[in-house]
Amino acid sequence: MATGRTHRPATRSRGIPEATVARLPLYLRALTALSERSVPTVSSEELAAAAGVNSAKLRKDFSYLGSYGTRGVGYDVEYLVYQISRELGLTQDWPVVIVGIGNLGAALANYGGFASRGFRVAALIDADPAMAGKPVAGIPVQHTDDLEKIIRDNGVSIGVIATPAGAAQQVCDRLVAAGVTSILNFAPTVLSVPDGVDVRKVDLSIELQILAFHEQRKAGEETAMETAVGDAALPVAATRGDSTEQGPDGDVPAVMPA
Ligand SMILES: NC(=O)c1ccc[n+]([C@@H]2O[C@H](COP(=O)([O-])OP(=O)(O)OC[C@H]3O[C@@H](n4cnc5c(N)ncnc54)[C@H](O)[C@@H]3O)[C@@H](O)[C@H]2O)c1
Repeated sequence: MATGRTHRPATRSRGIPEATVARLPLYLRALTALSERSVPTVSSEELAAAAGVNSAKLRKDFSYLGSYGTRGVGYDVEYLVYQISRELGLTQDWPVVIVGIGNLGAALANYGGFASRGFRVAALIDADPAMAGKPVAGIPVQHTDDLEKIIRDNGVSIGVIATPAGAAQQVCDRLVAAGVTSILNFAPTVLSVPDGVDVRKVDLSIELQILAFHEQRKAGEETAMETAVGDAALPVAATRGDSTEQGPDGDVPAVMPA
C-alpha cells in the first residue's frame, strides 16, 4: 500500500530491479500464510494469485533470487520464505524510531506486526514535553532534544516520521544528520534528503483517491450497462411472447444481439 519513492537508481547493486524488490514483501506475506498452514510447496500460479501478481512476473522476479522451483512440484515454501527474508534484510533485527507520537505514531507503536517482521521499535520521540516519560505501547516517550543521542545509542538506521507536515522536514534533517539512512514518512509532505538516504511515503488518502477513481469507473460502466439494457429492453418487451426472440431455454435475452 506504500506509495513509495526511493532515492536510489531503478536497479539495486545486486541487479534486482526496484519493481521486483517492491513485490518481494507481497510474496513474503503470501508465503508466510502458507508456511503457517504447513503447506510444503506452492506453484507459481497459486502463489501469484495469493500475492495478487501475474505469474510470469513472479517467475521472472524469482529468477533474480536464483529460485526457479521444480517442474511439477513448484517452489519450496520454507526455502522461499528464507530466501526472500534474507534478500529483504529481514534475517537481522532492525531498530526503528518513531517520531511524533500522536494518534498515528501511537497506533504504529502499538502495532505488533513490526516486531514479528524484524522491526523492533527502539524508541518513541515527541516534541511535546508533557509526553516525555509517558509510556506508549510500554515504551516511554522521549523528548526530541535527545533525538541524536537516541539514534546513536540504539544504532538506528530506520526512522518513521508521524509528525505534522510542517515539522517533518526538520525532523528528517535531524534524523539524517544523526545517521538514519531510511525514512518512512507518513506526513503529507515531500522530503528532501541527500543521496544514499531512502524515503518511502505512505499516504492513505492517495490510496483512497485511487479507489475513488476505480469506483467512479465502475459506476460509469454500470450506467453504460443500464443504458444499454434500457435501450434493448424496449424491443424485448415489445416482442415478449414471440418465441423467435427468446433465448434457447425460453428466457428473453437481456441484451438483444445486434
Ligand atoms: N500517511 C497517512 O496515510 C496518514 C494518515 C493519518 C495521518 N497522517 C499524518 O501523520 C501525521 C500525524 O498525524 P496524527 O493524527 O497522529 O497527528 P497528531 O497531532 O495526533 O500527532 C502529531 C504528534 O507530533 C508531535 N510533534 C509535533 N512536532 C514535532 C516535532 N518537531 N518533533 C517531534 N514530534 C512532533 C506532536 O506533539 C504530536 O504528538 C500528520 O502529518 C498527518 O497528516 C498520515
